[in-house]
Amino acid sequence: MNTLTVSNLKVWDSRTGNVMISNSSFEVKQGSCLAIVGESGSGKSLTCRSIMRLNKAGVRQSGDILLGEVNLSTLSANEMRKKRGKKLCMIVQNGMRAFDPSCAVGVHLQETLAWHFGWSRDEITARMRKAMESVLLKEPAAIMNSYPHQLSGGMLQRVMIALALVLEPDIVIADEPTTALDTISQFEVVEQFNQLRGKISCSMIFVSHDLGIVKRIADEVLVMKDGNVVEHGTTQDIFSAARHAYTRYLVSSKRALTEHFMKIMGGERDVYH
Ligand SMILES: Nc1ncnc2c1ncn2[C@@H]1O[C@H](COP(=O)(O)OP(=O)(O)OP(=O)(O)O)[C@@H](O)[C@H]1O
Repeated sequence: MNTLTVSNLKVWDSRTGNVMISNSSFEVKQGSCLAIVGESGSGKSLTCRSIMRLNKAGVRQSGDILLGEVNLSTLSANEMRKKRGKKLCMIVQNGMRAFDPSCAVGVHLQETLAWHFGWSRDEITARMRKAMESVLLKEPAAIMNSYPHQLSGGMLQRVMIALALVLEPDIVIADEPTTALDTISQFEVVEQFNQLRGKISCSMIFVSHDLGIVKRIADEVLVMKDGNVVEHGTTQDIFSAARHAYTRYLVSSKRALTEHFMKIMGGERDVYH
């Protein structure tokens, strides 16, 4: 069964007529993680924002986006707002952008959870504390009292993962969530994403340009180029028997970089390989 089914997604700029995604169709199976890969500008982020219906002004979309049996494309703005967070949750590259810089992180968490569930302040604090501890964030109370700029990128991503643990959405859409982090934080945050899936049995879309991370986290891979899906297969097939020349190019580039790294570092291996 599919958690998400995207059919004939088209995204264009209504001011210029420029089509950024021409006709994309794919599905995400229940409990499965689909990685979206492709070069810069291939349409990965637009795909994520279109599923969330959070495209910027002037950007239009058409096509069907089924979450279970609900067609998100036909919901009113208000109905869609209720789905965001509770049913589908997005985690972005820069944690600083996800939070309001003018208030403490806890205020944002309180507002979000009170709006979706109507829980009391104490209940939200208790649930968030438990979730934060489970993603190995020490001193949850101090974190909730901190402003976003006082926390590291890795900590902010963990706070988002902790929030997702409490929200228990059907699908988590993570758009390059580890790109702005150092290698050690990347490793730890990817681990937390893997555990999130296990704990709440959600499906996941994970956008990354790092094929090492994709190999560790994804069950299936969607390859995009110039706004088109050029290949979709299991992670194993994509890495060992890609059919499309562009996918083979991506995989061989990664292999060449790894070999180069090993040559210059005298046999040291990157943590992901
Ligand atoms: N708000 C917008 N208005 C007009 N064009 C846009 C807008 N957002 C994105 N685009 C264009 O759509 C194309 C796809 O952009 P998108 O951000 O989805 O790429 P991406 O694959 O996520 O790239 P990256 O890896 O660099 O984040 C690009 O050509 C981009 O310039």
